[in-house]
Amino acid sequence: MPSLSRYTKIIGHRPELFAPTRHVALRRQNHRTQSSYTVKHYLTRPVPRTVHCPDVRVLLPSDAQRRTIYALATPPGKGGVAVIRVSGPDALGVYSRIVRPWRNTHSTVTNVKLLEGKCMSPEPRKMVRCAVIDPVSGEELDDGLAVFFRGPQSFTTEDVLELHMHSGRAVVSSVLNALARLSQAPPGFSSQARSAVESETRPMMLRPAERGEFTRRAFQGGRLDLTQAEALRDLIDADTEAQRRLALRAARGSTRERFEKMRAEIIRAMAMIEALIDFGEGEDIEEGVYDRAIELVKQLHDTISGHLKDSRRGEILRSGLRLAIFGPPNAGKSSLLNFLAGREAAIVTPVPGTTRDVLELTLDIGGLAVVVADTAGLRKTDDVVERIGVERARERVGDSDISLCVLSLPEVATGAGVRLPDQVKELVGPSTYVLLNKIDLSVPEEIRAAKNALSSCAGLWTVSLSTGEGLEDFLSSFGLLINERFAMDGREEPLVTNARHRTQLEAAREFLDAFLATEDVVVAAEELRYAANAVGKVTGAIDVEDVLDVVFEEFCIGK
Ligand SMILES: Nc1nc2c(ncn2[C@@H]2O[C@H](COP(=O)(O)OP(=O)(O)OP(=O)(O)O)[C@@H](O)[C@H]2O)c(=O)[nH]1
Ligand SMILES: [Mg+2]
Repeated sequence: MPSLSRYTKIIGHRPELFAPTRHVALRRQNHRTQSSYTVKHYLTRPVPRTVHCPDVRVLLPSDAQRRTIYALATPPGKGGVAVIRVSGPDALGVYSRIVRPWRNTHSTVTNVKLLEGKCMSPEPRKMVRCAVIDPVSGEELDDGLAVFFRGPQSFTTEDVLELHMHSGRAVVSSVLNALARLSQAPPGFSSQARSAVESETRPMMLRPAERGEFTRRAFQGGRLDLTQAEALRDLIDADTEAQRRLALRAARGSTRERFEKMRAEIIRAMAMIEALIDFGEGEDIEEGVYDRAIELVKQLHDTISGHLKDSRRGEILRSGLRLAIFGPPNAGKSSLLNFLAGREAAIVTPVPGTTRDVLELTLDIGGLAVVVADTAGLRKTDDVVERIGVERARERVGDSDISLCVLSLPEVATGAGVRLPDQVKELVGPSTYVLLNKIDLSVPEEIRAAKNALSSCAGLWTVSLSTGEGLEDFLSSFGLLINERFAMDGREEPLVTNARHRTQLEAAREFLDAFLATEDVVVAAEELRYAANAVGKVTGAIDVEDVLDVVFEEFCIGK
């Protein structure tokens, strides 16, 4: 049984650390007299559902936060449709100032003064055909569609207006200029004026949106947690099926639920320890509470360790599997990269030592994003530049998730087996895949003997990058192998999909380690509080201001 002796000492020295513990002390005062109050009350208390970013919701927003924002939400350039998004308290005002009903007959009308005064009052979520006009001159800028979302039933949880226009540079810039003009006071406007007409023309609190600001507002409004915001960004960036599936599930909240469950469990263990501090075992509390908390924390520790050990599967699925192609010079490494890329991405010549630097391409192999690196041929050399290339090649093999060794069969075949150059041999291990190339220059006996000699490798293929022999088989079975190892078909989806999640989970595990190591019940409660905070930072449930900029700066403007 850990001692309670240091409790008063510690709290006396560092009261700021123990705000919740002081809260426990208050509870103690309140409940001391109720003998029936046991740890069950703590454990059966509903664990509060996570409120996202409570600080932001409690604080009054500053002017900069409150302003209505606008941006082009689709890629700039010529196209069918461009969507301009407006979000904030003035979105409805913008609607009434620049959206007018569209009339079939006004195709020849360039100045829609005709429509003046006939501003529309929008039915939320109903898309309407409209004309967009310049708020000062009344000139029609384009015709298209408009849809208004009344907050909080919108993506950002604020009032949102979407204008679907023709996507041309002039159209988009004229509408964006019109929006900019809404924030300027018209000539002769008096800030004292109170008449209906003047309030119609009052300047609005309108400004262009920053990167990811719409999503940031959705987060601040509680519509999304941070894992969902990150997943939306990943969905936009997804190039492969595996990336799309992973991002879509996270965007729907599956990652959030799993982290929240983990945090709720830590809080449950913390409640047991706090109850112990409050009452002391053997007084008002049933026996074995501390042991139960330890058991719970051990389980959590195992769960977190399991997620952290997951061979970086989530990060690999999200940002691509790192594959290094290595081998002796002239083996056909760059020819392989070009085959995988389907184009002449790397220089190929018969001169050994052609590739000097690491050349990287992201490719879709078997539905997985694979960052393929072609490297310099490994050999001893006096050439300074080539030596640096060889060093980089070695480092790249060490940094990669998987490596593929390309060998020229005629070069390595000995008749009875293979002989690998020392520089290559030291990088070939049981997890290395091997591609025996140039079989067009070898006899079948040589091929058979080489295959036998290398049969213990993770995967072995014999091909000719010149004639194409064996390449189809290599591509399909290599795709299958990496899918089996890294994709999520039929397996639990990986929880840790980026470095931010990993850092916080590692921190949480360290606090759980510290909990399991301490003899002091007060320190134990604190360690659990820190662990819960670390997990809470992943979803943004607590104290996230410091991470918001990092998360949202990777977004594009308009998202
Ligand atoms: N006959 C034959 N020649 C091949 C084959 N694959 C590649 N080559 C030739 O081998 C030479 C070297 O190919 P590369 O792809 O540049 O080899 P590498 O491993 O990148 O060489 P370094 O960059 O020097 O390390 C080129 O002339 C290729 O055309 C093959 O399957 N059969
Ligand atoms: Mg090369």
